[in-house]
Amino acid sequence: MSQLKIAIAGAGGRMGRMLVEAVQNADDLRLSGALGIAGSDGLGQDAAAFLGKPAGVLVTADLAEGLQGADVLIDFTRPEGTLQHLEYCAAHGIKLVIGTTGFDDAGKAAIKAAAEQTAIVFAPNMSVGVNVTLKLLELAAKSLATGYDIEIIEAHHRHKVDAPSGTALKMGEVIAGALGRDLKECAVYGREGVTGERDPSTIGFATVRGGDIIGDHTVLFAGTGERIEISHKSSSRAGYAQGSLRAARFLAGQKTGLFDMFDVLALNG
Ligand SMILES: NC(=O)C1=CN([C@@H]2O[C@H](COP(=O)(O)OP(=O)(O)OC[C@H]3O[C@@H](n4cnc5c(N)ncnc54)[C@H](OP(=O)(O)O)[C@@H]3O)[C@@H](O)[C@H]2O)C=CC1
Ligand SMILES: O=C(O)C1=N[C@H](C(=O)O)C[C@H](O)C1
Repeated sequence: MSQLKIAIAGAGGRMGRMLVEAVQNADDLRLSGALGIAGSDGLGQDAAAFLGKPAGVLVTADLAEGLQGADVLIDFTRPEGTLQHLEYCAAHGIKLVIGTTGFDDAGKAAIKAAAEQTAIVFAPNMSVGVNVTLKLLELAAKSLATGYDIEIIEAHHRHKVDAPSGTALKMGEVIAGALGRDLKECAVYGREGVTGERDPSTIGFATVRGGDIIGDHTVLFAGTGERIEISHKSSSRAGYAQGSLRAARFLAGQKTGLFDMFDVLALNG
């Protein structure tokens, strides 16, 4: 069996390490490279040293070295890092799974443009459960279109640098789309002081940061005399890693194009 060659960016990060472990445990995949940045812990060391079972791949900050021979780069870093990797991958026909969140509109446009040169899966949450939750939210929003106030509450660990989470924003986009609204026009990101009564056309966001919470998302549909809560809670990062591997395998059959986890999991339609 020929193995799909996977490079991992941010190899020493929380997700990077999960991904190194997941690739090492997958018979159909081979770790071909590992990227870090100058000053990263573990630069120059074996990417799988933390597992006590070396992979024979050293973490490097040199893109040409880290991406040598790779079929797919899996990138969970920061927007500025992902955009550098994207440019290199597009120029060299390396496919990309992008899990990084926190992109601005220009960053998202750069990803869309690069997908004309290579195949990309870009999704703020790779877990099966979250993507099924997105489908449930679409249905709930359509059924509760009037008389229900919509609030999205997310909680993550103390190290997370972007807010609201990419997943919360995606939930907002899905709900706004189902209601025929534009999230840019109806989102309210936090409240303070004398805010006035709630505008029923808005979608509110609330962010909690603390400890080692891996990722909790709840959407509240608050009506009169009842409320509905749709929640997803992650208790491990393994689901994000396994979803990323499914995305990499999906890309093996694509030449160019921008895809998301609905495409990978056949949840469209
Ligand atoms: N789509 C999904 O399913 C999920 C998405 N995420 C997203 O993935 C991203 C990473 O999360 P997490 O692993 O927790 O974060 P970490 O901070 O643990 O890891 C980030 C990694 O990227 C490296 N890095 C930082 N800046 C750059 C840069 N400019 N260029 C290249 N590499 C860089 C870091 O190096 P160093 O250690 O030296 O700082 C580190 O190795 C976040 O955007 C997060 O929201 C997270 C989980 C699931
Ligand atoms: O930073 C994280 O940890 C996570 N980030 C993603 C996001 O911003 O939605 C996905 C997941 O919630 C974990």
